[in-house]
Amino acid sequence: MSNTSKLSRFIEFGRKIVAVGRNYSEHAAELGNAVPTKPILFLKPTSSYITAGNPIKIPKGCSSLHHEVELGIVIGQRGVDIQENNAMDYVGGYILALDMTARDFQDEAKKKGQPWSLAKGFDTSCPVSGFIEKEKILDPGNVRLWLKVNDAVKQDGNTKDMIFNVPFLISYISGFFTLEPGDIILTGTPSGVSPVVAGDVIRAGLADVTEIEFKVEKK
Ligand SMILES: O=C(O)/C=C/C(=O)CC(=O)C(=O)O
Ligand SMILES: [Mg+2]
Repeated sequence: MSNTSKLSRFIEFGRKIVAVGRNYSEHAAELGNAVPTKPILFLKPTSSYITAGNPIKIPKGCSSLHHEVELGIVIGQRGVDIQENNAMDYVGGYILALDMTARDFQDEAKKKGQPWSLAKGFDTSCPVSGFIEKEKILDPGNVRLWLKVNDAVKQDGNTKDMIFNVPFLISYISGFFTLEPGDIILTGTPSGVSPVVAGDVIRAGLADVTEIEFKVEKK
């Protein structure tokens, strides 16, 4: 089996999801945060993945579930301390993903200085598209990302506005976490995050490469 067809089954590998926070200055500002001087990283469990046809379930006790549309990098080969100048060799492909966030849980955690695991890692918090072959995205540093809730546009950004670009993120992250085939890096969300409620339908797209649709339900 080719490496590409193995990577297309990244969900079955059960590898890491490393997510980057506040990587777009307008998004940092809309939540009242300073622009970071180095990447902010957190992990989402692989049990948070869902694919087309499965609903996003609002976790118990959450009254403010936010959408965050993000470009995901699928790692293609193992790497430690990867240099920025050859970081793109470690990209096996891409996905379009939602970093669903229980914003009220996150706000409470932030106040108490606690981790974001519940806010970001609950079941169904990582809806994903199918695997996108590397060749389909010529420049991950210039690709449009959009998201609609019930046909109203909420997010419409471009990865060129990332504070830390894809090669830098791969290099930085691999200095702390060994990157392995099937790992995902979620590269952060552009501005426009907003709450969704049960019955809403989220649609999102990555340039003209892929679109995803997920319904929101009560747990
Ligand atoms: O600091 C906050 O209030 C929120 C940060 C995030 O949720 C970070 C992200 O996941 C992101 O920027 O994509
Ligand atoms: Mg995010």
